[in-house]
Amino acid sequence: MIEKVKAYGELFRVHNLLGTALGVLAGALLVGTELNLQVIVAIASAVSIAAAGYAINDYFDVEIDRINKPERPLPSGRISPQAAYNSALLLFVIGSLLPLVVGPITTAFAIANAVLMYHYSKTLKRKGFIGNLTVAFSTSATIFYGALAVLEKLGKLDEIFYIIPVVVLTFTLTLAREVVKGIEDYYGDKENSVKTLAVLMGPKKAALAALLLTVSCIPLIALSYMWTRLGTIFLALTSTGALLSIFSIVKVLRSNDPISEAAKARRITKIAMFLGIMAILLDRLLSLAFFRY
Ligand SMILES: CC(C)=CCC/C(C)=C/CC/C(C)=C/CC/C(C)=C/COC[C@H](O)COP(=O)(O)O
Ligand SMILES: CC(C)=CCC/C(C)=C/CC/C(C)=C/CC/C(C)=C/COP(=O)(O)OP(=O)(O)O
Ligand SMILES: [Mg+2]
Repeated sequence: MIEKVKAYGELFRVHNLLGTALGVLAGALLVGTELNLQVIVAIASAVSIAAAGYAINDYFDVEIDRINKPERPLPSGRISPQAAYNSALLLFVIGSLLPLVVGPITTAFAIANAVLMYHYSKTLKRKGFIGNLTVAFSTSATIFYGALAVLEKLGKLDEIFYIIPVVVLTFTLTLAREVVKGIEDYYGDKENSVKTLAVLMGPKKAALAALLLTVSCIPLIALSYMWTRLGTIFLALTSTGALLSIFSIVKVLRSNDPISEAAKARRITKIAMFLGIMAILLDRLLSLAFFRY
C-alpha cells in the first residue's frame, strides 16, 4: 500500500504541485488580503489539474521514459498506463468542477487549462517551441488563476489588468527555462525531430534567445513593482533570480560544451522560479502582517 501511494506521489510530481499551489496563492495575494474559500478552491483546482497534467504526460511519454527514465512509475510497472490515464481523467474533471463555486469565468479558465495540459502531452510537446510556449503559459496561468478567482467573486474583474506584468514576467522566465531545457535535450530532440529552438537554430543561438528572454525580465520586474502592491522584498528576490539566471545562461553561451552547461542552467533557473514565488509571497504576507495592505 505504501509503495503504491509513493508511486502515485511520483506520478503526480507532488514536489512540483507545491509550486503550483504557491503560484495560485501568490496570484490571490496580489489582489486580495485573505486565504478565503475561493482561494482554497482555486488552489485545489489548479493542483488537481496539474497532477492530471503530469499523469497524462507520463501516460503519453511511457515509451520515451522506458529509455530515458525507466525508474518512472509506468515504465517500472508500479502503475499501469490505464490506471494513470483513468486517474488523470478523474483529476481533470475534479479540477474543472471545483471552480463552479467561484464563478463561470474561473471555471472556463480551469477547463481551458485542463484541455491544454492534455494536448500538451498528447501532441504539442513534440512540436518543440510550441510545447515550450504551452508550459510557460500554464505556469504563468497559476498566478493569473489565483487572482481571477478572488476578483470574479468580488465582482472586480477589471482589476486583473494590474497583475499582467507579473504574469508576463512568469511566462518570460519560464519560457527562457524551457528553451534552456531544449538545449540540454538537444541530441535526443534532434534524433526525434522535435522542433525546439536548439534543434532549429543550434544550441548557441537558442542560448542567445534564452538570454534575451531573461534580460527582458528586468524591465518586467520594474513594471510589476510599479503596477502592483509589491515592494522591496519582491524587487530584491526577483532581481537576484534574474541575475542568477542571466549568469548561468551566459555561461552556456560561452561554453565549449553548451549541452552540459545547460543542465546547470536548468537547475539555476528553477531556483530563480522558486525565488520568484517566494518574492511575491514574502512581500505580500509581510505587507499584510505589518500594514494590513
Ligand atoms: C526573474 C524572476 C526570478 C522572475 C520570477 C517570476 C515568477 C513569479 C515565477 C514563478 C513561477 C511559478 C509560478 C512557479 C510555480 C510552479 C512551478 C514549480 C513550476 C516549475 O516548473 C515545473 C516544470 O514543468 C518542471 O520542471 P522540471 O523540474 O525541469 O521537470
Ligand atoms: C491555472 C490552472 C487552472 C491550471 C494550470 C495548472 C497547471 C497545469 C500547472 C502546472 C504547469 C506546468 C509547469 C505544467 C508542466 C507540464 C508538464 C507535464 C511538464 C513535464 O512534461 P515533459 O516535457 O515530458 O518533461 P518531463 O521529462 O519532466 O516529463
Ligand atoms: Mg514527460
